[in-house]
Amino acid sequence: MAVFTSVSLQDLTQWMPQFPLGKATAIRGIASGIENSNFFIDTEKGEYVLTIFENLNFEQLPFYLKLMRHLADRGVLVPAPIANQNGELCVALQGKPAAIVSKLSGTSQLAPQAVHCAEVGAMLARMHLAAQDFSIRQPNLRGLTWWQETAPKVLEFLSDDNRRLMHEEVAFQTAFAATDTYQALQNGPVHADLFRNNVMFDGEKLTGFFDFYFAGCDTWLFDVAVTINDWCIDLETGVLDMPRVDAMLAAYHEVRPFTQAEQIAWQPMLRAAAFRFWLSRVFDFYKPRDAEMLTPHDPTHFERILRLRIASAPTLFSSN
Ligand SMILES: Nc1ncnc2c1ncn2[C@@H]1O[C@H](COP(=O)(O)OP(=O)(O)O)[C@@H](O)[C@H]1O
Ligand SMILES: N[C@@H](CCOP(=O)(O)O)C(=O)O
Repeated sequence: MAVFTSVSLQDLTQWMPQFPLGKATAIRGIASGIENSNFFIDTEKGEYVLTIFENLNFEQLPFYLKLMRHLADRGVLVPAPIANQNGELCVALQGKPAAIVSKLSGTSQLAPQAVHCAEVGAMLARMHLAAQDFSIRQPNLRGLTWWQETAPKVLEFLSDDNRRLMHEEVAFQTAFAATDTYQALQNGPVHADLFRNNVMFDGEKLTGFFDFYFAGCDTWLFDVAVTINDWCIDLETGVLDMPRVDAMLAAYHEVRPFTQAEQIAWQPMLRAAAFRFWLSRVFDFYKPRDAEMLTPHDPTHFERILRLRIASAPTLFSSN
């Protein structure tokens, strides 16, 4: 169940006239989300997705919604938020912030092959380039500062071994962030949570990235590492599947060539991307927030991936 706030067709009918979508004719709750209340709505102009935000507020939402609008306007495949007659992308419904976005066709590809990874890699590079001139800056709220603040809050729940791992990784990432190599990495708005369940496919054709509510400004390479660590692994073991890794990286590189600094930073970024989700999963597991994380994700999955990436990482690209 993931409809925390209910909306009837009558509620919707009264709310819709401010949008250029004609009459609403049907509304169906979407069961699979964990953070917001999502609905498919039928309108005279077609099918859309209505989201009622359960945690984000009116001050926080413009970054995400305007970023999606900015990307959609530049041909990146993402849901396009629909403005009301006052040009607002976010309007109160049932006393909470709400938005209507275009509906992506297809379904999530949960068993991706190299062909899917190549599609994701190319679109990710297009997204990074298209977001370069987005004017609102918001840091990745699940970045280094959050790690430094959050790790001490969960240490008490960990085994001695994992406590040491968490301490050492925060120290390693803090030191790495101060290096010239890190400072040379290209930075801008990133998705930061581009897992398999946040991308739609029609067969082998990518139809869009969605769920931008962890987006923020960070290094592009961190975004690539987050994506590789989910799309290009054996889910049981966390081991990288090299044909999928190569397909994603080559497709990305063709659109936006990787730099020498990114080559050097690749292993630290794969570690950072694993650590970010290990920490958030540990935090959500032991300190669940209200109305969220109904089924907490397994933290050991990313602990395993972090240990693997510390032990070894492939090169990012060969220079020939
Ligand atoms: N723009 C969209 N187009 C098509 N389906 C969508 C769209 N946005 C969300 N969905 C569907 O709703 C589900 C839940 O959305 P998600 O953003 O993951 O919710 P939450 O933020 O609550 O976790 C997705 O798995 C997807 O099936
Ligand atoms: N991808 C994260 C959790 C974020 O949840 P989402 O369903 O909104 O993407 C994880 O796997 O820990």
